[in-house]
Amino acid sequence: MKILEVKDYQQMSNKAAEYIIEKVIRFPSIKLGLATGGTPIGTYKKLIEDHQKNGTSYRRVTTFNLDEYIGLSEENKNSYRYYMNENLFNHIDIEKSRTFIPRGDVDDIQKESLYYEDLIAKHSGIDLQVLGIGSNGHIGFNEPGTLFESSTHIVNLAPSTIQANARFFNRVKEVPTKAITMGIATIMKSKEILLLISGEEKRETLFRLLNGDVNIGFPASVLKNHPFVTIIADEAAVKDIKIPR
Ligand SMILES: N[C@@H]1[C@@H](O)[C@H](O)[C@@H](COP(=O)(O)O)O[C@@H]1O
Repeated sequence: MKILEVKDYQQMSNKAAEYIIEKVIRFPSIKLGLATGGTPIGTYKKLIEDHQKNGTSYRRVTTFNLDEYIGLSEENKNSYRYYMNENLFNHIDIEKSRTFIPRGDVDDIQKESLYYEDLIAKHSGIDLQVLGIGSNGHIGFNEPGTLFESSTHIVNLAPSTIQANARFFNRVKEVPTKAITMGIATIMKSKEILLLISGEEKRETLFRLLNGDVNIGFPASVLKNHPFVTIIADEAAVKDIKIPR
């Protein structure tokens, strides 16, 4: 894992956006894996700014999002589809028909899981997967204990994840308790991974990632087995952590 240390959230967002833009320019038909949550919002903002200023085009780009809440329709303001449209897709020239997010509002979620996994495979996989990380080390919605062999599947969200995500909802009771997520094996099949970590509250998470061993109790630890992972972390997250070189 390569670690790039930057000053703050803004610098992390700039660096991540530069990283993605450079790939999109070099490979206009790139398949990007995208994440939601608070962390990548600044990165998406920078992508939009660059698109408006420099005209970087996403016309041929395909995207796959990591996850979606079960029970929320695409029109629901808390769905990850709504988030992606609002924070990125509506402001760049991407073809909406090439932006894929698992559906959380279909009757047969099991079927949707198989369909989504198959869809990614049919597109010959993800070239660059952007990731955030939950405080308990979850990636996508793969909570501690998830098997490393898992493909797209349905999960029960950990109480700490529900609490952490409650800030996006009116009340904690409104946060769905289940989600559909790419599995750990799905994520690991991406050719390259860009992990973004910002803020003091993620410091212990980053410490565990860098210094702990690889085990299913801390899902992100699996990334140590991937040959091309770049972490962009800000000072608040990195502070006082000895980075193993
Ligand atoms: N499913 C998402 C993850 O994809 C995200 O990386 C993580 C961290 O979120 P944040 O960036 O808001 O800290 O939690 C959410 O639950």
